[in-house]
Amino acid sequence: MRLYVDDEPISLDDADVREYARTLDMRTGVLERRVVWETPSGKRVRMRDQRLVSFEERHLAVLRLEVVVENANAPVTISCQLLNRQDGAGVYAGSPMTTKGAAFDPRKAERIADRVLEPAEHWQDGLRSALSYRVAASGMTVAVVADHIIETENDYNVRTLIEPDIAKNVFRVQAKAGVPITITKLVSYHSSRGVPPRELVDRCRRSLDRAADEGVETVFRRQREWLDAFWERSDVQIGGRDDLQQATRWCLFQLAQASARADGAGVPAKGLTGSGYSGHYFWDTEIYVLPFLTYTTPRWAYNALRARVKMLPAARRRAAQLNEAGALFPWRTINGEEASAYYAAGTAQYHINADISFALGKYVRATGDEAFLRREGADVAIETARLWATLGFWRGSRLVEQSGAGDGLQTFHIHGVTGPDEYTTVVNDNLYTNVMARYNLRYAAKVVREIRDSYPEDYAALVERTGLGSGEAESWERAAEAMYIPYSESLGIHPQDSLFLEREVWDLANTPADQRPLVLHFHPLKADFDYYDPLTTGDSTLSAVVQSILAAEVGYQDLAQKYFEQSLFVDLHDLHHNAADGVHVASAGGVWTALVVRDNAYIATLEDEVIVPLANQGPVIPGRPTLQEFADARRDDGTRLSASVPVITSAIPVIENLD
Ligand SMILES: OC[C@H]1O[C@H](O[C@H]2O[C@H](CO)[C@@H](O)[C@H](O)[C@H]2O)[C@H](O)[C@@H](O)[C@@H]1O
Repeated sequence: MRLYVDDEPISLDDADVREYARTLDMRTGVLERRVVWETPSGKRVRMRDQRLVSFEERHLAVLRLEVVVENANAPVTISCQLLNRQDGAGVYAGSPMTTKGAAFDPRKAERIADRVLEPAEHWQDGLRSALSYRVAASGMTVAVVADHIIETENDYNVRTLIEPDIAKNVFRVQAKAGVPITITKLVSYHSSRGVPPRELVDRCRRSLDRAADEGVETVFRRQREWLDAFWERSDVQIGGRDDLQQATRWCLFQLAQASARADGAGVPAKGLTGSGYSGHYFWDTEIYVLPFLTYTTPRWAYNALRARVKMLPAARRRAAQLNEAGALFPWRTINGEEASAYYAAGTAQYHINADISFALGKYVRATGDEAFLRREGADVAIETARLWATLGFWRGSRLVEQSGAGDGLQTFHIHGVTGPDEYTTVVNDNLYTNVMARYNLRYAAKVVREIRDSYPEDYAALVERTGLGSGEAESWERAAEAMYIPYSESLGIHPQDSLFLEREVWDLANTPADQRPLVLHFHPLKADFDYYDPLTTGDSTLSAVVQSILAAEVGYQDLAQKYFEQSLFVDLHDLHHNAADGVHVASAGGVWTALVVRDNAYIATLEDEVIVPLANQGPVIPGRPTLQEFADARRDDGTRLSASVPVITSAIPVIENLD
C-alpha cells in the first residue's frame, strides 16, 4: 500500500519524519507502524499501518492503513497493489541480480533469470483483484486474491488496473484537514503442487468471503485469542531481566511463526521470514525445533514428523541410488528430493536419518502417541536403521576385545560421512554420526520388538509395508552394541572422527596442568568441552546454543552466559550480519532448550527465577512424563537418560561404551 500526498510519495529514506515507531506486538500478532510526516509544503500527515498474517486462517493476511492530514486539505492517494516481483518488469521488479564477481553464498536464495511464474487467470471484480500462476519449472500453482475496503467521510474515487503481473486499486481522496481515511486490504493466498489455478482462485475467494462475513475485527480478535493460548502453554518467564525476557519471547514467537501453520510441510531454516536457504528444511527442524514443539504443542511436532513420513518414498529412492538399503532422507529439501548442490556438505550428512528417528522417539515418548508410531512412524525408524546397517561395516578391533563390547571380536564402523562440522567433510567414524546411528539402530529394534510382542495385527501390517525380515531387528542391535565410538585414552576426549587428532598436535607442554584435558575431575564431558570449545569457529548459529548448554553443564557459567546471549540476540542484534536473509529458527529453538534444560546452572543465576509452565504445571499430556520427570528416566533405546530434554549432547552419554 503506497501513500502519496500532493502526489508526493512518502519515502522514509528522505521524508521529514517527525515521529516514527514500529512495534511487533507478540500478544496480538500485529505488526504496527506509526509515522508522522511533514510534507515539503508543511502538511502534517499522521499514518498508522497494521499487518497481520493470521495464525488461525492459514490463507489470510490483513493490512490496514489509516491516514489523516492534520493541518490542511490535501489530495491523498493510496495505491494498493499486488505485484509479481519475481517476474514483473521495471519499477515493480524485485531486487537486482547479485553483482558479478560477488562471492557465492549458499545461504542466499539465488535469483532466477528466466520467467518463473507463468500467468494464468487474472481479473478485477469491483474492489476485488485476482492473480494466479503456474510455476514454469515445477508445475506448481499459486493464486492471490485481495479485497479492499475504504472507510472515510472524505470524497474519493477509485481507479483499478489489472495485468498478468500487477493489480492496482487506487483510491484518490480529497482529504479534508483532520478527516481520517482507513483502507483495509484482505489478502488470501493458496498454493498447490498442481491443482489448476482457477480452483486456487476459488479457494482464495472463499477465504475472503468468510473473513468478510465474520468481519475484520473478528480476525484481529481471533489472532489475539490464538496467541493467548500459545503463550499460556509455551511462555518462559524470566524475572529481573527485561531484555532477556523480551528476546526470549521474540524467539518463541519466531518458532510459532515458523511451525504453527507449516501443516504438512517442514519447518524451513529461516521459517517464512526470508529467502535465505531458499525455504529448505534441514536437521534444524528435528534437533533444534522439535523439542520445543513436542513439549508445548505436540500437534505441530506431529505435523512436522508426518512431513518426513511423506518423504519416505523419495528417501527410499535416494538410498537405492546410493546403493544402500532402507531410506536416506535429504540433507536439504522442500519436497523430499535432495536439494544439496555439494555432496560433501550435503548428502554426506547421513546423520539426518538418525536426527529424524531421534525426534520421532522423543515425540512418542513425551506424548504417548504410540498409535502414530504403529501407523506410520515405525516405518521411518526401520528404514533409517536399515541404511546404517548397509552403510556401516564390521571390522576386527583389539580395543573392543579388551573392553568386552559387542561380540568381543569386532566393532561396527561408519565411513565416508560428514558430521555437524561441515568444515571437516567426508570423514570416518564421525562421533556424532556414530552415536546418533547407534540410537537409531537401537530405537528401531525396540519399536519392532514392542509392536511384534503387543500388536500382532499392526506388526503384520508393518511387515507388509516394509518387508521386515526375521532377525533384522536383532542385527541392528548387534551393530549398535558394537558401534565404534572414537575415544582418546591419552587426551581423555572423544575425537570428532577417527583421524581428527592427526590434524593437529595438542601442545601439552604449554598447557597448564589444571587445563589439561586429561584432568577429568569434574563432568565427564568437561575434557571434551575444554578441547573443542577453542576449536569451534561458531560460524554456524547452531553452535552457540549447544556451547551454552554444555558450558553450563560442565561448570563454566560465564561462557554459558556469553553463548546464551549470542544465541538469544543473534537476529535482534544481527550478530551474524545476515538477519536480512531471514531469522535463524534453529537458534531460536535452541534458546528454549537452553532455558528449560534441567539444572542449567547459568540460567539458575538469573536474578529471580525462570518459569517454564510445562515444568511446573504437571504433565503435558495426562499420564506422560514432564520435562522434570525425564531427568532420571531411561532413554527410548533402553539406556539411562542423563538430562531432562532431548538436546543433542547431554541426552546421549557419549562415553557409555567405555565405562
Ligand atoms: O553456510 C553454508 C552451509 O549452509 C548449510 O549449513 C548450515 O546451515 C544449515 C541450515 O541452518 C544447518 O543445518 C547446518 O548445520 C549449518 O552448518 C549447508 O548445509 C551447507 O551445505 C552449506 O555449506
